[in-house]
Amino acid sequence: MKLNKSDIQKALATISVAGDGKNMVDAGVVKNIITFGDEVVVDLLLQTPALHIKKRAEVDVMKVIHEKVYEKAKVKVNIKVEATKKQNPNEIKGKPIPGIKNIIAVASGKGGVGKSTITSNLAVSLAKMGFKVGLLDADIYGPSGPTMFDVLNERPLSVTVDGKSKMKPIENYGVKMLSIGFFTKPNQAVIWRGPMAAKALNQMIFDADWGELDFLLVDLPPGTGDIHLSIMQSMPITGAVVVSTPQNVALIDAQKAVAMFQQENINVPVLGVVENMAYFTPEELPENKYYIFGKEGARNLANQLEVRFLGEIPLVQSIREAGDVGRPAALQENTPLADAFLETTRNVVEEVVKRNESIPPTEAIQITTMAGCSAVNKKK
Ligand SMILES: Nc1ncnc2c1ncn2[C@@H]1O[C@H](COP(=O)(O)OP(=O)(O)OP(=O)(O)O)[C@@H](O)[C@H]1O
Repeated sequence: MKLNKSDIQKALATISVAGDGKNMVDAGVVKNIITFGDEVVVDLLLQTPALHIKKRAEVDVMKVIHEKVYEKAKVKVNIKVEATKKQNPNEIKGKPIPGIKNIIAVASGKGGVGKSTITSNLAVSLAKMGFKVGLLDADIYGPSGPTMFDVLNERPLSVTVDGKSKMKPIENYGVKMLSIGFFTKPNQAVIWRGPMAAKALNQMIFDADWGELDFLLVDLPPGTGDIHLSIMQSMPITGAVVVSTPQNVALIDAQKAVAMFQQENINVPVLGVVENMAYFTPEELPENKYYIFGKEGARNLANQLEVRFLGEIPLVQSIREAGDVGRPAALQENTPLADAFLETTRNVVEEVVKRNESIPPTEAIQITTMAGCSAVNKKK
């Protein structure tokens, strides 16, 4: 079967574009159509980077070609985004940080759902993939980074860089870390106001010798308050990951966290949702799954909010033990748990790449491809 370009064009002209009442062809969305035998490649140019709009356009194109032209046509849809300034809400705030390509904030809404555990495992998984990684433990209420990386007794040294005195992050498992916990005593209750916390964190970012980083993960405090606003308004955050358990009380707060990032004056793109403690699996019966906190709650929330579901991490005793002894579980080799963290991390990287492709590059956003990352390529 040889496909005809004008038949394809006629079929695409039956797809209407939201907003101005025009069809896809007249609205100039269809930029090019190429046919070879039973294959067709359609290039689209959209005005919005929203993932669900791109997906819908792709599905619509495939559907009309299969329904109106040839049901076995092999259709490939290439989508480019040319966002106008007004339609592109993904603006970057704060000063770009020289050498730091992507800053990922990890938030949860509710406390105790495993945000720090997920952050530390994302960090070591990224390092295992070959990326240069930093972790800023900004959880001023309960900084657990030093415990999770077994560096509780270390203190950052002062080094001189270009004539300026800077803090040198502590490094373990290929991850450079600074934590508010290095500067407070374990038994000391520190009461922070938003601007104070933001100032301390700013120093840990701008007055630290991070060197070159592909990713700086920021473990935010739980909640959605004044402190979060201060932190986010002073940092050029590339995107946010929201962690939740499948339980209703956690989901309500996770939804608030997503809403906080998407709020007009914050506008931090949400990369997606991670479901932690998705089910309990006894180590001796790895096939058995018990949905202690409910089933697929965070997955459903991600679908409902039209953000990516980044992955599910089971409730496993060894994750807790690994956190307590300061050796994140993702450091294991070829275990189902390490694979679950790797898969989730790969999805985060994919979302960062997509996000960076759909908005104009800035100093703070430069990773545009996963090429060169063997662990990512291997799994693709
Ligand atoms: N998937 C898991 N399986 C088993 N234990 C887990 C899992 N995730 C987290 N934990 C344990 O649950 C406890 C809380 O986790 P964590 O400190 O990461 O939560 P958090 O959301 O960062 O808490 P906070 O509200 O203090 O910031 C820790 O003891 C941790 O080891």
